[in-house]
Amino acid sequence: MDLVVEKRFPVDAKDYRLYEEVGEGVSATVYRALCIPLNEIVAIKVLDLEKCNNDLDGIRREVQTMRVTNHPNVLRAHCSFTTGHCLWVVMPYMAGGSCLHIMKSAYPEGFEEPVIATLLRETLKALVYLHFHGHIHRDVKAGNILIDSNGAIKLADFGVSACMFDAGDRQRSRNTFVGTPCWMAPEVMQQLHGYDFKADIWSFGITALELAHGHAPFSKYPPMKVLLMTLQNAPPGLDYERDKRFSKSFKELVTACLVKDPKKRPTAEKLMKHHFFKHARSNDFLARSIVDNLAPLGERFRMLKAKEADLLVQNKALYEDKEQLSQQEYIRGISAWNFNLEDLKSQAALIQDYDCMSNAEDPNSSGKQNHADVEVPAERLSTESGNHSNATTSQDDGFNNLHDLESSLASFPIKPLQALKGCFDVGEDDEGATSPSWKGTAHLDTDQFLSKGSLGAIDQESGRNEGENSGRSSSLPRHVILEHKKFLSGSLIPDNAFSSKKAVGEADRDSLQPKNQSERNYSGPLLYRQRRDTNNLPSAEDTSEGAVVQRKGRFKVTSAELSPKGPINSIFSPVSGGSMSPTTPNFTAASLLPSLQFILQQNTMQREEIIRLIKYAEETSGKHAESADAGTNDLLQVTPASTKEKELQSQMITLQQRIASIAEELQRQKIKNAQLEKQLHAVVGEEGKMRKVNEA
Ligand SMILES: Nc1ncnc2c1ncn2[C@@H]1O[C@H](COP(=O)(O)OP(=O)(O)OP(=O)(O)O)[C@@H](O)[C@H]1O
Repeated sequence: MDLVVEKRFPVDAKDYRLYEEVGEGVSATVYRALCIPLNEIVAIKVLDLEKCNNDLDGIRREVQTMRVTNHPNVLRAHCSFTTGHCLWVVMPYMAGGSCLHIMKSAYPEGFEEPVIATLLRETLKALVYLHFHGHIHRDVKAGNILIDSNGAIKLADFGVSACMFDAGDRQRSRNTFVGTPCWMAPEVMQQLHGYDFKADIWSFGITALELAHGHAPFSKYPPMKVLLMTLQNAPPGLDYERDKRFSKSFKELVTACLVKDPKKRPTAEKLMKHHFFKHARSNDFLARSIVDNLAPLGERFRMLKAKEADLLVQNKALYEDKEQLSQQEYIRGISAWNFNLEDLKSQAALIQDYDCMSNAEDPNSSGKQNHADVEVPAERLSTESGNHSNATTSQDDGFNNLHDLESSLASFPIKPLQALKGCFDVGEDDEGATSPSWKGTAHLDTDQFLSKGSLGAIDQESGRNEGENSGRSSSLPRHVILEHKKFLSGSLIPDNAFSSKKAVGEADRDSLQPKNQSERNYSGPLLYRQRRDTNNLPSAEDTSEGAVVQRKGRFKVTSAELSPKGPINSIFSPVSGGSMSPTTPNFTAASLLPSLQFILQQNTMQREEIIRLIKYAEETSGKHAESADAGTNDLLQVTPASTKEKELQSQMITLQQRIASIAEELQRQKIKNAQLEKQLHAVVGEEGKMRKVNEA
């Protein structure tokens, strides 16, 4: 009988010799290394636990997943251990690196179809396996598809992105929303009805486009814009004209994956049978076509880094250009974009400026994709017809024109930004209340961490910990993520979506939150990005003088286009607590009228807000009661009921206070409105009299 003896990789750093750096992610650096006792080349992912902004649970989960999976297309860790304050994850060395790196160094325009078909088929095998075992990968993209010198493909990286889908508590404890927006399914962005393994199918479709073009759709845009584009536009796809070189079956595959309604996307298993995969070839073919003539991975990685550094120098003057930053991060393959709440708010306020700035054509403009040759499922045409007008008007930059943006902002809480509340719904006050797991363990020595987080046990016995993890891990009860996150985070909507802080400029933000800056600890480029962002957004003066010209309810909208200068600003000053002076020298009835109309409109919007808040408060209390009654609710399995109840109560109180203050404000507005109307009548009367006198 043949016994397959599994190699035992040592769990001591001195048994390894680190060579050159071959990869860098948001949370880790990856080295080629030698396992001395086994005389085997490996890759070691080194995570500095002290610097790492991930919570330790997330890391633990990644390691666990990597240890327990067992499939030729899924990257499996040999072992992991801590050394000093670092966690080392030892894995097979994938000499080709990631598909993204290969494209960046040798195939900037993307791969040929047979290569794509082979890469996708192998990746899909990994997804079939993961989904079958109840895992959702959540970060499928070319940067996580690794290839070895024999052309074997492995899907990697179970780390950072998993954090964001975890139990509500942990997500709420951070002021960031972590993920990779270009690949992110709309339902994941919205988080309205939960999401499931179909989110991976969307990312798979985006990855297909990435492999075909050398970059993902919308990759040049900043995260906020990507989110809006994904939600507003029709799904991206292969274009009839531009993508002539690709077969109809490829186009169909992409179209099938990129359906906004996750229910209508095929499962990984079903997709596996797609006739497109008839174009797929062997691993050997992959090795010959895309790996064999490449420079060694370390060298390529160095060149890529140098290129990035050059870009930074060349574009120094454009540091503030977030598109540039996105592009740079994209080039590096960074996946864990930092969706900092304040950044997003600022971006939302500045989004028109982006639009004016960027007329660059997006080749993936969604409007193009429904060309005759691309078979669009009927349901897609109908369910997404609403998007199509947007998409077609925005072919140039793949985004809606100013008017569309305007209307999005006008209905701020109702349109896409509302849909993005899942991203925003992380209370600022939660920031201090850092995740218990992180706060509690960040400064423990790593042994303590290990004993708490069971990593040590994972080193020894790979499978045993799966059960331990099941309550909180990304390893889900088959294919389902419950909606509790929506519930948990939703309660913060008013804070984030309705707060006048929405209008806080970057400079204000800095002065408001000096401590936040220091608390943030994003490794490498993200930290850098934070700093640059902070430096480069407009000053408070920029936004208060001229730029911030219109308020939507309690929001400011920054656009010179939107509001006539003069009276509106003076009229609005009371809204922000200033004094209203209807007796200004230039005061005329004609100048007052638009302002009054605006106030009326504003009142209406505020009324709507209040109604929505009340509804929301009712819903929250309803769910609260339900949760308490249910007892066995999954939400409550994750955290003790009492904590949840307290949280909900405090959220309710916040909501009530907010409602009260909005109601007060509404009342104030009404009174002012009445006064203004009176004054208007008086002025009109005066003018009439004057005219008569003059005529006489
Ligand atoms: N086993 C491996 N062999 C060769 N290269 C690897 C290996 N694992 C990772 N890499 C390279 O290192 C890069 C970063 O690794 P990884 O994605 O695991 O880090 P991360 O911090 O989780 O990154 P991110 O979340 O930004 O994708 C990968 O994109 C890949 O190019």
